[in-house]
Parts: sequence; structure tokens; C-alpha cells
Amino acid sequence: MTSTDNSPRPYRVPSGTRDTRRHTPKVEMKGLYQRAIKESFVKLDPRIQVRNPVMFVVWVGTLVTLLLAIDPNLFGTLQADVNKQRLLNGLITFILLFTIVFANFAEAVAEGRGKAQADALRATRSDTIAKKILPTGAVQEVSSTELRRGDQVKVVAGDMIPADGEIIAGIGSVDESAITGESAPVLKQPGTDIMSSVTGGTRLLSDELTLRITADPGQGFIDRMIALVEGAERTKTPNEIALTVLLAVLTLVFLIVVANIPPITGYVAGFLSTSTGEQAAAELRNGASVAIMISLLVALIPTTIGGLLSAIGIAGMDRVAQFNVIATSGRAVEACGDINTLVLDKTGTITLGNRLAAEFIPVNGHSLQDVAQVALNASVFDETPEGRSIVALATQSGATVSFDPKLAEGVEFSARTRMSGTDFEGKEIRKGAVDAIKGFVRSRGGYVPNSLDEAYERVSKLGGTPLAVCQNDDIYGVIYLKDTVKPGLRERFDQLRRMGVRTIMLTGDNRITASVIAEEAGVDDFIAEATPEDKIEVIRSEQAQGKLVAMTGDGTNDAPALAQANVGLAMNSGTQAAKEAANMVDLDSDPTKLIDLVTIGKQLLITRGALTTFSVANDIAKYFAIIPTIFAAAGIGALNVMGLKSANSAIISALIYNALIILVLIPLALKGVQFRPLTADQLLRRNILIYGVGGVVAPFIAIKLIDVILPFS
Ligand SMILES: Nc1ncnc2c1ncn2[C@@H]1O[C@H](COP(=O)(O)OP(=O)(O)OP(=O)(O)O)[C@@H](O)[C@H]1O
Ligand SMILES: [K+]
Ligand SMILES: [Mg+2]
Repeated sequence: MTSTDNSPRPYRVPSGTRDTRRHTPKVEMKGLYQRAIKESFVKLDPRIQVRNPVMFVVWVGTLVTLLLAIDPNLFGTLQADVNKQRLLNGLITFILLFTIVFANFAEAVAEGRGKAQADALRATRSDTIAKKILPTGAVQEVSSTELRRGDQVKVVAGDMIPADGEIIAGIGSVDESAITGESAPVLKQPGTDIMSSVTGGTRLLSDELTLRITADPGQGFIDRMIALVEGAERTKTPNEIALTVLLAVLTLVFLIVVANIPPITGYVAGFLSTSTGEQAAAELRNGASVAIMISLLVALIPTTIGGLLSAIGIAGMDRVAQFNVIATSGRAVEACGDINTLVLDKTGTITLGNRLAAEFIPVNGHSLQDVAQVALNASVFDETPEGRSIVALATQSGATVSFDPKLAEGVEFSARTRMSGTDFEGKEIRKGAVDAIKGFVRSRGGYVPNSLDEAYERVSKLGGTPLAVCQNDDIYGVIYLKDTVKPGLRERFDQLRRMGVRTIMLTGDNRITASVIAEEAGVDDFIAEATPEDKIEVIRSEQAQGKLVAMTGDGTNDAPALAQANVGLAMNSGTQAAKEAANMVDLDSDPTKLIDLVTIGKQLLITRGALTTFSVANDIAKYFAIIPTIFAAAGIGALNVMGLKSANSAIISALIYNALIILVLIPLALKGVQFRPLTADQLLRRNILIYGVGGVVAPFIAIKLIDVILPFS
């Protein structure tokens, strides 16, 4: 028989700290910045700029100031030195151009990592020769691009797996480092939900597999990954659209404000020319020239957030990818940040998942040897890790299979019956959930001894899974399947609670076991004896209360629930059905990663909120810094609280600050603001305090400094 050493659910014990769980990017960072600098200029294309209303206003403004640098009197004669005006307008054009270039650079750097990753992936996707199995049974060598969904192929050790597929025969170890970056080989085998699917572009290291192809050319997992990391499918999320609309409205408001300044200054200048003199009036009219008004407009509209918005979104998806999770959309990543309820299954998610047989407990007057014997007979065909561990323990206890397996028939485990077993010579041998076996025995006129409940309670109170074993109507005993709660989970659930996320454990196991494990792991709630239908029902009822639900799963019977959840995280080791239903796939098959994803999603939302707050606060501060200086130039000095040198110096300083702040904030946009596990309300208050107040103060200080440094009079 197979040994139980190979636990098919790979699990790395979480260290609690994030960085060891994070994968170092597999991409070459060298050249990324050079490429981004080049891209920053390519992105000046108006067809790209027009997608971002705020930056497009800057783009149009740059064009107009460029024309004004060539002919300063384009919109009417100014009473000023033409060469001086030309120089000033040229300088403004230059700063505006770099405002756009810096914003482009932010986006290009954010995209760069994905592009490099896509190139690395593309290299693995080269055409390979596949051994196609013809209907006659003969094997024909064809190009992998000729394979279609439903074809069968043979793969031998050393071969590249030609396309995504489901194993129908054979067991083998696969090197999946091309997609996961993890060099340890992964054992693959058919039958069970777990580990039966393989990905095109990975390599078979040992043995031989027969596959059924599940994806047409260009539709495979790696193709999808390339499209995703490259951002080909990146569309604005609903949140991003809402924010873009808000920013466009703000831009319009400032456009109206700025457009009203020249009439006002013109009116005031009229007075000045008769009272103070013609010189002051001219100063004021020049101060409200078209080039200056464009500069003012750019300084006031939310260019900081407008320039960084897409970089923040791309970086969020990238952070998810660095955790080895493939998200199908930016929307899925954002949804993680809004999650209220996290649904986790017990076995393999909360516990280590290698439920191994630890003990046989006889009941009903049977001997230990009898239980081992019947348990072995019941498990001969059971390929689940539980089944194989029972075979191993029974064999250790000296039991041997007492019939010819060729004459017997296996009864596969199903989550609905919660039983599995063997039929031979008219005997029905079963093992399964205690309730299920009780029902089975009673329906055959059998009797349920009290000692069964004692054994059942003993195992359950230890947090173990009790399986009852019977032959026909006779209950033999209980198998104690031992499982361990993963270390460090309590802290992670506490953290989620502080973020306002409720955790629910779902299990097919009995109530006592469920409550013991729930207590030990520190989840908020649990549901025991859950059928696959119950899983969807739980998600639906949470959603009916207006909550956003996330769930992890790996089995085919998890697929409907994964599709129903707002965030469905499928394990890469799981079935194709689960992976297709989910909107995220974890390449490491570590279900607790959902906790990291919630953190990443929240951080994405907070980063966007923080930088929006900062940007708008900045613009308000700039308004009060610049407007008074324009009037001060005409001798209305009381308004110039900041004591800036001149109207021109104030404008240029503000513009330089406006461009540089984008560059300065790129690292923050890409890395995300510092994250604390707090509720949304607490985070909002914290953000307004730091980024709102900071956003008002920063420009005053920075503009004053630049003004002092600038060689203007
Ligand atoms: N191989 C098996 N043979 C017979 N019975 C089993 C087997 N595996 C599990 N059972 C019984 O069926 C119940 C449901 O198992 P299943 O693994 O489907 O649970 P689940 O719904 O996925 O929840 P979880 O994985 O969180 O425990 C188990 O609690 C156990 O009593
Ligand atoms: K601005
Ligand atoms: Mg399960």
C-alpha cells in the first residue's frame, strides 16, 4: 500500500511575520527604471493622457504655455518685457511637462515589475512537443499548440507539461517553479480533489502521467497570468471610477475659480490705474496673464492623487502577486479590503490538515484487533490522506486485508454521505462521521451501544475527528483522526477582529470537535456538520445582511460557494472547477493567505484614501499661499502672509512643489501607507489627522523654502 509520508496538502507554518511568507520577486529589477523613464515620455501621447481627466488638463495647459513661450502676446499685448515673459512661460512649460512625466513615471514603475514577470512567464510558454493519445490508443507527437480541450496526452519524466490538464492516470512529482518560484517538487495524483490538476509550462520530474487537457491554446493558466501581470485586462475598478469622477468635478470647480480671477483683477486694476498709478495696474494685469492662470490652475487641481491613482492600483495587484496569489481583477483585490466576514473551512485551513489515524477504540465488546481489521477493510480503496493513514495504522497493528481486492468494490467518500467503505461478498463495511454510521446501522436494524458515544466524546473533546467503523449492522469502534491547529492563528484572527472582520469556521465535523477547534483557534463563530449546500447558504445569509464575504476552498464541491463569495480564493492544488469559480488562486495553496489578502486590500484602500486627503489638503493650502501674492504684487501687501518674494516666484515655487511632490510620493504609493489593524472608522480619523493636517502644512513650508532658494526677485 502507499505510505502516508506524502502529505498532499503542502503547508508552510506561518511565521507570523509577513516577510518570510512573501516571495522575493523573481524578476530582474535592473533595467526596470531605465525602461520606466523611457515609458514616461512615451505615455505623453494624448490618447493615453485623455483617460485621466486631471492630468489631461495639465497636458492641455502645457501645450498652451508652450505657445505662450513662443509668443507671449498670443492672447493680447502685455505691458511687459517680451523676453522676460518668454523666459517665464518657457520655465512654466518645462515644469508642467515634468509634472506629467513624473506621474507617468509612477505608473511605469508600477507596471514595470509585472511586465518583467510577464516576460519571464512567456519564456516558459514556448511550444513543446506533446505526446497525444489517439482514439486508437496510439501515441502521436504533435505541437502543444495543436492540443484542444478534451484531448488526452501522455507526459513522461523530464517532459514539459504541454497544456493545463487534469490527471487521469499516474502519479508523479512536478516542478512548478516556473509559476510559483518554489523549487520543491509537488506530488500530483488523480482521484482526490487535491493535487490532481497540472499547469502547462511546468515540468514533470518523475514517473509518467496521462492527462486530459482542460484549456485550449492561449487560454491556459500561464496565458491568463501573463495577461494579468501585464495589466492587459486592467480596467478601472468601481472605486477608482468614483474617485476619478470626484477629481474631475474638483478640477472643474477650480477651473471656474481660476477663470474668474482675471475679471476680478481687471476690475481692481481699473481702480488702481486711477488711484495708485498705471504701474501697479500693469503688475496686476500681468499677474493674471493666461500663463500664470494655467499655472495657478495646475497648482490647485488634485494632480498629486490624479498622477498617482493608477500606480496605487497596479501596485496593489502587484503586492498580491508577490504573495504568489493570482487575482483575476483589481476589483477582487479591492474587495478584499472591504471584507466583513471570512469563511474558512476547518481541515487544512485552520488545522494542519493531515488528519492522521492515531488510535482505534473498540466498542460493543469487540477487540482492538477486530477494529483494526474492519477499519483496514473499510479503507482499502480510500485514497484520501485520512484513508491511507488508517491503512498504515492498521497494518502497524498487524492487520492484513482479508479479501481479494479484485472481487471487492470501493465506496468512495462523499461530503454528502460523510462515509466511505468497501462492499464484498454481500458485506457492507463502512467508516464515517459517527452520526452517519449510526444512521447506516439503524437503517439495517442494528443497535447503537452507549460505549460508542463515550468514545465519540472522548475523541471530540481532544479536537480530533472520530470516525465510526461498522460491518453491516454491527458497530466495531471508533478511529481517532488526529489533527493540529496551526500555530499563530489566534493572533491573526485577533488582528482581523480589530479590523472589524468576523471569522466563521465551517466544517463537516461534529459539534463537539468543531467547538474545541474553534475555541483553540479563536474564531468568532463556527458551523458544524456542514454540507456543501450549507456552505453556500452561510455565505448567502451573510450577504443578505449587507456583508462582503471571503472564502477559501479547494474541492469541486467548494466551487459554488467560491463563486458565491465576494472574494473566493482557490488553492492551486485544488480542482480546475474550484480555480475557475474563484476570483483568486493561491499558487502556494496556503488557505491562511486570505488573511494577508485582507490586509493588502485594506492597505490599498487606505493608501488611496490617505493620498487623496493629502492631495486635496495640499491644493487648499496652495490656494491660500498663491492668490494673496498676486494681489500683493499690486501693493495690496497685507494679504501676503507668507512673505513670498513676488507673484511670479510664488507661482513657480508652487508649481515646482506640485511636480516634485508626485515624485516624492511614488515610493509611498507603491509600498502603501503604514498599516495598522484598526477598524475603518479609526483608520479614517487617523488618516485625516496625519495626511490632512500634513497636507495643509507641507506646502506652506516647502513653497516658502523653494521661494527662498529661487533666484527670482
Ligand atoms: N475518508 C473518509 N472516509 C469516511 N469518512 C470521512 C472521510 N473523511 C472525512 N470523513 C467524515 O466526513 C466528515 C466531513 O468531511 P469533509 O472533509 O468533507 O469535511 P469538510 O466539510 O470539508 O469540512 P472540514 O474540511 O473543514 O473538516 C468528516 O468530519 C468525517 O467525519
Ligand atoms: K495640484
Ligand atoms: Mg474540507
